[in-house]
Amino acid sequence: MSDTTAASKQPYQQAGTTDADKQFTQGIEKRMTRNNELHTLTTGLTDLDALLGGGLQPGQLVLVDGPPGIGKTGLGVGIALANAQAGVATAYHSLERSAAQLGARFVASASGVSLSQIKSARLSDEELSRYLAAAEQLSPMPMWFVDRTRRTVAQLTRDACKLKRERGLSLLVVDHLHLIAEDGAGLALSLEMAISRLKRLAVELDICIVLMGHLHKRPAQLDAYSLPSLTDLRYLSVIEHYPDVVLLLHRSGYYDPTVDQTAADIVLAKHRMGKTGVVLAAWQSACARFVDASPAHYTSPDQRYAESAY
Ligand SMILES: Nc1ncnc2c1ncn2[C@@H]1O[C@H](COP(=O)(O)OP(=O)(O)OP(=O)(O)O)[C@@H](O)[C@H]1O
Repeated sequence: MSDTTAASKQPYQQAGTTDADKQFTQGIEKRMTRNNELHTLTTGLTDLDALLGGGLQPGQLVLVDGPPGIGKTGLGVGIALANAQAGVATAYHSLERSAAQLGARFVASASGVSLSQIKSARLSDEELSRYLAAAEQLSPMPMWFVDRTRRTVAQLTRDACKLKRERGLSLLVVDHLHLIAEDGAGLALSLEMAISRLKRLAVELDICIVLMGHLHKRPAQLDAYSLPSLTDLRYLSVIEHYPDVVLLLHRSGYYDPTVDQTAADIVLAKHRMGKTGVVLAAWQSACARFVDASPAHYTSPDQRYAESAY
């Protein structure tokens, strides 16, 4: 039966025929590459991309959570950089840093030159040439820094729509959630509204939005060897519904100065389209970036997972 007038009056529809189904199928088709593989956006980390089934996808809202100074910006900069290097139109919206401060983070991340040396302008000849090469590489990339004075989701939305229309935006990093202001709402409601609106924006523009936050209520008894879990975020009901991917950052060295400061765990705590789990990464504090873990990280005692559900 193909009487659409009658069908539209029905409270139910044949599966596969709703507008949402068609949009979903068209979305998948648009994302297939010539080799019939799903087009994905890299996180810049090999193991994390593998656990994500290839990487992040357009239409997804990705929440990156962790305490102050754990490396959320480091991961966000790494994701933005890896995609812009691959020609993906990327915008980085930092609500706390100026374009110059952000530029220094990008150059440090791209070059591996230490942030404090960049700040003090005390670089060896070799570091200077790495720094200049990275800075030169950055300028032609399809990457835009968004003005930090734009603080509401409505402003973010207008900027993202303009970048989508004019530059074909595919990836937006928003750093960070707590600095988004929603007039007339308390903190929890403001966070919930921002998360739900950003998810809608990701779907409507068919872009991936990576959102940094510090929502975790870490129980006091947890220590350097206990991995964070989604349970500690569940006080915000939107976490169940809106983010497609939740990444929780953990570094034992953040809590305990006597342990390996380079070992990092990235917990893929929620993944609507697939598996969850934990990947190891290496944290390079001098340039504040995550890179793929080295073999030594895999062979170190695995006590980090002792109390974990993953
Ligand atoms: N400009 C800088 N100079 C030197 N070290 C820095 C600089 N920026 C960051 N770091 C180092 O990198 C670490 C991680 O910083 P990052 O900004 O990535 O963390 P974050 O989780 O985003 O923090 P926040 O929630 O406070 O924004 C910091 O603890 C600090 O040690």
